[in-house]
Amino acid sequence: MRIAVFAGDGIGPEVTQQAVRVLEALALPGLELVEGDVGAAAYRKHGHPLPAETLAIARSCDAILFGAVGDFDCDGLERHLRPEQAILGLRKELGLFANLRPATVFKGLEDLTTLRPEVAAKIDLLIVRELNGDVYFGEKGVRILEDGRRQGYDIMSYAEDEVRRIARTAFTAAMGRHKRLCSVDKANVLETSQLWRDVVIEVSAEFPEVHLSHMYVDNAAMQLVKNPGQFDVIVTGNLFGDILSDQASMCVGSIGLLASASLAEGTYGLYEPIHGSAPDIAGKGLANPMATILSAAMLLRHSYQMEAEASRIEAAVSKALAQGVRGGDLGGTAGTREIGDAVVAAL
Ligand SMILES: NC(=O)c1ccc[n+]([C@@H]2O[C@H](COP(=O)([O-])OP(=O)(O)OC[C@H]3O[C@@H](n4cnc5c(N)ncnc54)[C@H](O)[C@@H]3O)[C@@H](O)[C@H]2O)c1
Ligand SMILES: CC(C)[C@H](C(=O)O)[C@@H](O)C(=O)O
Ligand SMILES: [Mg+2]
Repeated sequence: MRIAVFAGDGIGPEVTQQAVRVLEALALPGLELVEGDVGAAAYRKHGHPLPAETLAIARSCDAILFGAVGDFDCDGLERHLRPEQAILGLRKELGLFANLRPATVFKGLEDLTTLRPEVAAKIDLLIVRELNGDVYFGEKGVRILEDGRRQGYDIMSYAEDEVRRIARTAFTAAMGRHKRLCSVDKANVLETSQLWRDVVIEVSAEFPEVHLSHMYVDNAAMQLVKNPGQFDVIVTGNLFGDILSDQASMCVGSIGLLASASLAEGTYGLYEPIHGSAPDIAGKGLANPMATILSAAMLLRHSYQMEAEASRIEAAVSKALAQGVRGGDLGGTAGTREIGDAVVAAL
């Protein structure tokens, strides 16, 4: 088992350290962890947020455990040197096109949500976010118009094969769950979304057992708060998925709880919390490491088919929460290390 550990910036190293402790506590056979630099930390050391050495480490491993990147001091750098390019570059270079972001309420812990507990109680959804296309990777820039005004632009596009492969991932996920798939788009305005919708409908013929529905993204944002229990699997593009997953995290309780898997074809994957480097609390030992710990569980499940070990980690997180071990993000007082201790003890 050879796993790359890219901790990154801000709270990245703090939360990753706790996830590593949990992995080590499982005494996994032949576990080898290989650290690499990413983000602002890598830029300062190597002059690039995703150095060639780091990419080589990623390629030499079976999976990546990723913390977070981002540093407001680097916001003035040319875009290709900004810390976020590390995660965008890894996703693109490694063909990590399918981002799974599950959001499930912890049984008995419905009080964690910012929704009414009876509304949140039914949340058990999976957001399948396309990760290699959309406005994220289109042509972009700032140009000068003829009349001298500056104009920023980012081209949104999806090719049909890109939609087809993420649709297949989502339909397959739905087959393993409650067989309901909601495709979220903005087809009433965007041509990119109309093609997205047409292709998702084409792919649905391959999965006759799955009930497919469509929803505009603005409505989806509203429905996630009104009645999140209606969703089983949501499939959507890169930008809409980014936004809706942060929103879903608060329906469950906190952004410090939501894990993710970014998968290529096969078993290779990158696993990271959905949150960022949280500069406002970095270095203070206040960050909730549970999202990263749960990402390590997803790593064992998807890249190593270690279902028992993955479930063991998830149960330990639930147990720690049920014991009242809660970070500041959940209104508690437990620090990063203390939460890690509690999860390790609950394994
Ligand atoms: N995948 C990634 O590496 C990733 C993801 C999102 C944002 N970012 C980057 O992170 C930086 C900060 O962005 P932001 O502030 O918009 O988003 P953020 O997710 O870092 O933080 C948003 C808010 O949530 C809180 N928060 C986040 N994670 C937490 C945790 N584990 N425990 C407790 N509280 C937590 C933060 O304190 C902050 O108040 C930016 O540079 C951004 O580009 C990186
Ligand atoms: C940091 C940023 C590039 C990233 C994204 O937009 O995908 C983040 O918000 C995420 O959710 O992983
Ligand atoms: Mg995001």
